[in-house]
Amino acid sequence: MEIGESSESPEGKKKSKSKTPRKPKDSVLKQKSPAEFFADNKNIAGFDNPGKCLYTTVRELVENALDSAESISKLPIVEITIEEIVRSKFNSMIGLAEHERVDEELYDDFESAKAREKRLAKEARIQEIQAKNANLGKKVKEPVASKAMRGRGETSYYRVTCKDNGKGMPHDDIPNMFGRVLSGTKYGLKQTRGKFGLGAKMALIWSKMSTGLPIEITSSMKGQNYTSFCRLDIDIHRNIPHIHVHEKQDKKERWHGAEIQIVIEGNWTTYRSKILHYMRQMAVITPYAEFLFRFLSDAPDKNVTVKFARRTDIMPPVPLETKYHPSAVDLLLIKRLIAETSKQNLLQFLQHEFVNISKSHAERLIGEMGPDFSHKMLVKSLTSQQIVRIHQLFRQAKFDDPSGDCLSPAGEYNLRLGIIKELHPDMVATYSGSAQVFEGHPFLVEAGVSVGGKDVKQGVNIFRFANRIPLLFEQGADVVTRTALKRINWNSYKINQVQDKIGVFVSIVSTKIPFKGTGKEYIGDDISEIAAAVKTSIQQCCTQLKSKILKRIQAREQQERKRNLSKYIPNVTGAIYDVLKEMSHLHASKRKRYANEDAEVLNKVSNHIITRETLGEKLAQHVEQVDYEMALEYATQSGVNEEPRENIYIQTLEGESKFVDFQSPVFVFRLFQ
Ligand SMILES: Nc1ncnc2c1ncn2[C@@H]1O[C@H](COP(=O)(O)OP(=O)(O)OP(=O)(O)O)[C@@H](O)[C@H]1O
Repeated sequence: MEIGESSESPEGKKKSKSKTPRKPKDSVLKQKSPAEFFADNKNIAGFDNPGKCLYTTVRELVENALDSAESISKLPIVEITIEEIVRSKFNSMIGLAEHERVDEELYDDFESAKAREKRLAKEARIQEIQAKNANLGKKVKEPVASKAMRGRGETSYYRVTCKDNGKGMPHDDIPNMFGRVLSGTKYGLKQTRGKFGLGAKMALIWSKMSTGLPIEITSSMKGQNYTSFCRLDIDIHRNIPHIHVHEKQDKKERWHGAEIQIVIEGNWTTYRSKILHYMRQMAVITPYAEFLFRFLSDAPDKNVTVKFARRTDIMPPVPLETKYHPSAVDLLLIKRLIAETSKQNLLQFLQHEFVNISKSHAERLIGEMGPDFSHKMLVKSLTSQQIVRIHQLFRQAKFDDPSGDCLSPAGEYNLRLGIIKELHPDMVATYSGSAQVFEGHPFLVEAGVSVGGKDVKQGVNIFRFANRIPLLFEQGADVVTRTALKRINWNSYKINQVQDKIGVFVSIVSTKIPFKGTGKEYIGDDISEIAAAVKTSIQQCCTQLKSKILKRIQAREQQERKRNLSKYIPNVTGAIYDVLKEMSHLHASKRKRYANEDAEVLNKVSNHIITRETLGEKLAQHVEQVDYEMALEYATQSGVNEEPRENIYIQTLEGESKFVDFQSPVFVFRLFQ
């Protein structure tokens, strides 16, 4: 009997008393490999359910492809294909004979005849209500799929292929890159999309969990006269690659890059829009890349082909590898840097392994460390206590902030291009902040805010990017969402947070993006430096927008005034003319005499020189003139003239005239010889 079980029963209790107590099964010490850990907790890496797994797999492969092409300054071309494999096709692919269902009631999607009848009646009722609502112009809700509709065949199998024109991979490194969790080439201090050395392996773990099929990698590097091919899966317990094939093949085309292929379970129906949304936003923030996205299935009407063409040839500068900032290191890291350094003495070590420590600064720091330290002492001979002293000094001393030179922001131009493409707004403003620092890591925030546009929902629509990755999940907890919704006083910028269609785009780049979790879904709101920079960037955009909005409001008010005045012209003309006509009769019949100018006007009325029409025209002219003068006054006050500009050509100063005049509605500028 199991000890764990025995303790449940009184009998067991008795027995356990008479024997040496054994540990309950739960507390037996075990170890887990990183691969096992992530297989057990795949949700923390963004692999929550089959649909999300499909989304995250696409994402991981696309981001690796972009990192790879950009690392060699190549304009990226990325082809992603998702091929649906229905269950029967999948079974024949793996050599599993098709089984007809024998006992229907065993299945989750089983529906008795009675239940079916009830469901159909309910669906018919819903359809009827919806048709009525549609006729009344009311909003029609999407029907919720019933269990029977959802059931069979919803999750399916997908072959995901991603091909790029990047750097490719060294032949011998491929197995570890794809078959050993927590191995990668992006751990250094550099702005990259990838960071954890996990994404591709998670896709493989999911494929192992859901289809049992290996991953296939084809790669070729520049200058290699062969193509590497590797088919492998992962030994989860030992966290090592399990290689099926690893060979060099003849190179058939002049291509460098990688092509990754994996077969996983997924759910296209529920994640279709997320995947397409992701691709679209990736195209927005990466306008210098070309993406070809295809979804292929046996049902041609489900197929999708979208090409996101390259819109600019200018790539942001390649991010540079940088060194640690002294304020960003901990004891462990200092020890690692000491173990890895090629520098001999402490002075060289401080000067060369960190940013913002010059030689003279290093000398002063060593002086401050105490009598046990000297410039020439061997860095590898430092004791643990001495390392603690260095660490303490790094914590207390003042260092210049790291510069943002190693970062590669998307750029205001790209952001603006993206916003215009995505939202077609009425107005847009962008802002790019200067580099700032958190925990010794430089970061930079760029923002764009737009108002209006087609197909934009009312309220605040948020678009988030981190190291040029679009973030689509966990929006509520993100620093950008919280800042935009809670810390911006939209009213003070003449923007209505509820009724206006507002677009907020924020892109953050850093050598370390403080994602919450390895799924890279959101940046928390707890880093005050980042939160403050996000707020400032959005506010800067809003300030730009405010002046545009005010101008529009004034222009609209002016037009309104003009329209109001013009509206009354016929009535006013009629009334004045009737009075004048009455007066002219009195004047003509000499019942009442008018003199001078009055008599002149009344004579003109009698002689039809002043008529209802001429009066109307004069009034209209006057309104026009007042409007023009007010516009001029406004333009002079605001100092901005948005009238279409005209080219002015300067005449040669020959002959009689010794000057030339530039005429404008508000000034004349005379240029003398
Ligand atoms: N398409 C590719 N081209 C070149 N190298 C690649 C490609 N895909 C993956 N790699 C290499 O494999 C390594 C592991 O990739 P993986 O997706 O597991 O992690 P990562 O990209 O480093 O980090 P993250 O888990 O944050 O995405 C990468 O660091 C990279 O060196």
